[in-house]
Amino acid sequence: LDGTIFVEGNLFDVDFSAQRENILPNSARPANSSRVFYGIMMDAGSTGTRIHVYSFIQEDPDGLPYLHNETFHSEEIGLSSYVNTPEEAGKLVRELLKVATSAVPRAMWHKTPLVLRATAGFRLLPADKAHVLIEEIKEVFSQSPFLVTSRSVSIIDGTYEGILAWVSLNFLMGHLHVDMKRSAGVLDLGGASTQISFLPKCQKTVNKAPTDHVAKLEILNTTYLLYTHSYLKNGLKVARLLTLGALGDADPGKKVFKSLCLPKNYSDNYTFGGITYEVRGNINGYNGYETCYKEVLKAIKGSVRKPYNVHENMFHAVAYYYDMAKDSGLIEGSQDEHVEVKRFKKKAKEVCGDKSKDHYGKPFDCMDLTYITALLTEGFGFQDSVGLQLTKKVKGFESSWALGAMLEYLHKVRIP
Ligand SMILES: O=c1ccn([C@@H]2O[C@H](COP(=O)(O)OP(=O)(O)O)[C@@H](O)[C@H]2O)c(=O)[nH]1
Ligand SMILES: [Ca+2]
Repeated sequence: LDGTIFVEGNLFDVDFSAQRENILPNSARPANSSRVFYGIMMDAGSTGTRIHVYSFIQEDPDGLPYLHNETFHSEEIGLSSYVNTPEEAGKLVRELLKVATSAVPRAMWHKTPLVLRATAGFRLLPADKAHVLIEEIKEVFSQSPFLVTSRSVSIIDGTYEGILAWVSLNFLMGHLHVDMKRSAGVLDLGGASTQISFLPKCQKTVNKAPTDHVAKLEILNTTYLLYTHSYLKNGLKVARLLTLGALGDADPGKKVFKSLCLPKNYSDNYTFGGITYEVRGNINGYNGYETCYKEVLKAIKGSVRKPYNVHENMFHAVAYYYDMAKDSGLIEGSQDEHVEVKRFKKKAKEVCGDKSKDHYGKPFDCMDLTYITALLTEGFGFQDSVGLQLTKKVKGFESSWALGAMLEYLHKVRIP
């Protein structure tokens, strides 16, 4: 590990007594524990804060480790929403750390790296406010019994996020260990940003891409060129604000934002990133899929770019692609499912056209499904007949970028 400054001892008031009896879950203790190590990655997303406690087995010191176990816990509030109450953010981080103290054996605490990476929710905050939150998290980390370094807490840029999601998925599928040619692309739809990442098979895809859409990635001394890009503000929750024309409004408290994507009689507050907006359905005009589609294009046209040949790759669609497909009944969600792009469109039409329901339970479903359809087709250029693999977990492990970030922190992958 890199230059290690670590804080020893239990300097803070987490109640360890409850966990003392069973610190190490049985499944996390392989026969030869000398080759086992742990790593803790927190994901400070725009709509949630999660902790992944990994245990790895290192067989070949020069190769990639194997993921042995993951303890995962998620809270549905983004740390960035505590923009004006940083001590609340600290409290949540401290709470989540209890998951780590019970998942990692006490004897390993001092050599287990503790890392937090923040994504688009933080990127959208004013720099000074983000700084205060980051300092608060660093303070909580410094009081933890884990291995904390100067690299432990940071906001990652979208390119990193996209690369790391690709690394995670392909690591879990075994492609990084064996055959990179079989790698799969990743579409990640978060609350505030969205990423597309794949290993181009044809040179023209690289040549035709703007230079900041191609990133170098080094795994075990081999360098790969990935097509990757993150679109800030194109995450599902921020795209709602773009569709409503509300994003960036200096004084949203005084206005009402309307959309033809919302049920006509709908009226409520919508909060994102610590700001509340008053939103309504549009009484005047036809609300349905076609009019909604035109509205959501405001968030896509001129900002999302089509890769030269997006069809050369098989893609896994994660995060809100999966959640929306599951919540709207497009997939069962019992296991990963292959879904053609046109089924998102069909579902969007069905939901937007359903006047029988008032949609009070899920007023944004029409907007969200229409946005996903438009993002995939108008945005990235997927044809209707293309199938996407909707993925939540691979082999029982979360398919989040967090695993890739852990491997990067451990110097197993490098982003030069
Ligand atoms: O380990 C994770 C982390 C996030 N998500 C999904 O990611 C979306 C939320 O995105 P996030 O809050 O991370 O926003 P971002 O900061 O990425 O824009 C939701 O669909 C979550 O279910 C997930 O499936 N697994
Ligand atoms: Ca995310």
